[in-house]
Amino acid sequence: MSRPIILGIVGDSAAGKTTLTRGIAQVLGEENVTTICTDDYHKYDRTQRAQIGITALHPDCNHLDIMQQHLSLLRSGQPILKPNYSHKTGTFEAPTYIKPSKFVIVEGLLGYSTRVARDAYDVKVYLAPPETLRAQWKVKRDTQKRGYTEEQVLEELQKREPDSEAYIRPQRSWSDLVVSFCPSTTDSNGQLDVKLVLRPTIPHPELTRVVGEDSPTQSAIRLGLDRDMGKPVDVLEIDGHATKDQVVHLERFICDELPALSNVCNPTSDTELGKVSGTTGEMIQSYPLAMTQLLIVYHMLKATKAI
Ligand SMILES: Nc1ncnc2c1ncn2[C@@H]1O[C@H](COP(=O)(O)OP(=O)(O)OP(=O)(O)O)[C@@H](O)[C@H]1O
Ligand SMILES: O=C(CO)[C@H](O)[C@H](O)COP(=O)(O)O
Repeated sequence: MSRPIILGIVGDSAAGKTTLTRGIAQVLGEENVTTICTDDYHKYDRTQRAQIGITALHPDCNHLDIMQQHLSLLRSGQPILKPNYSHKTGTFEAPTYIKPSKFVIVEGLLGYSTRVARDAYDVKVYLAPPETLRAQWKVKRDTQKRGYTEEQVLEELQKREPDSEAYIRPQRSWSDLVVSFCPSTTDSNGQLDVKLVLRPTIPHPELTRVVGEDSPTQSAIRLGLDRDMGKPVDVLEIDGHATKDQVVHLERFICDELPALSNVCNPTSDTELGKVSGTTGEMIQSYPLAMTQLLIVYHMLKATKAI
């Protein structure tokens, strides 16, 4: 039996990991995907964390040894007995027996923090929205879904900042793809832009053939060269106001490179690409999201050919 393909989605709290995970699972077909959230590997419940004075972002607040063991087991196709942390109650519940499907998406705060964990992934994504947007998303989500007041969330964000800097943000350097959704600077009807940093750690589609490295700065889809954390990278930017024609052109090119993608991005079929419900229930639909999902799914399907 061939092993599952493992996608990592790492980023700070409310960076959009669960939302992106849901969207990709929808595109690949829920029946083909096992999703794991590494919040389940917290060592202490909400009350204990407050008593000890430790944040959920600190490595010592998480069973990273068990997390990495489980990732290795999943990668070799074996089942795990996963702990369960409830965000509703802030306590632990009974563990769940999990057998990996064809694809496994592992999302969470500290997924790239150990070498053994990093070795388990086929594709590593890091989510990095601007901090102001993340704070807005966290306030909304934690007040609607996790029983916090706005003041508590803002205070918690301040308390967490040193751990975010020390333990979360450095993990960006291990990712193959950095995804930053951000508010548009142009009139885009409220749609977010996306900036995708493509590291040469995995082979990306030859986008220069379709976008061109010297794309004019005013075009809605741009490709350029840059440095990220000191290393050279390609950067693909898609504005929220990109038109369907512009996006379909890029989609077709990526799909032609990998025939396995034909079901995912056939522009005439009713594709799931670019649609997802956020963790607070709102419908999110955009071309920048569609292209982000398509690139990630491209890498996951490509990885199936390599095993
Ligand atoms: N691409 C997006 N476009 C618009 N809104 C988004 C997007 N991603 C996330 N959000 C908003 O941010 C909120 C938080 O996102 P989400 O729950 O996915 O974050 P998370 O990284 O999984 O958080 P945590 O690690 O704390 O569980 C969502 O409820 C949604 O409102
Ligand atoms: O940073 C987080 C990732 O989701 C959470 O705050 C952490 O998991 C603790 O959860 P809760 O605040 O629900 O007790």
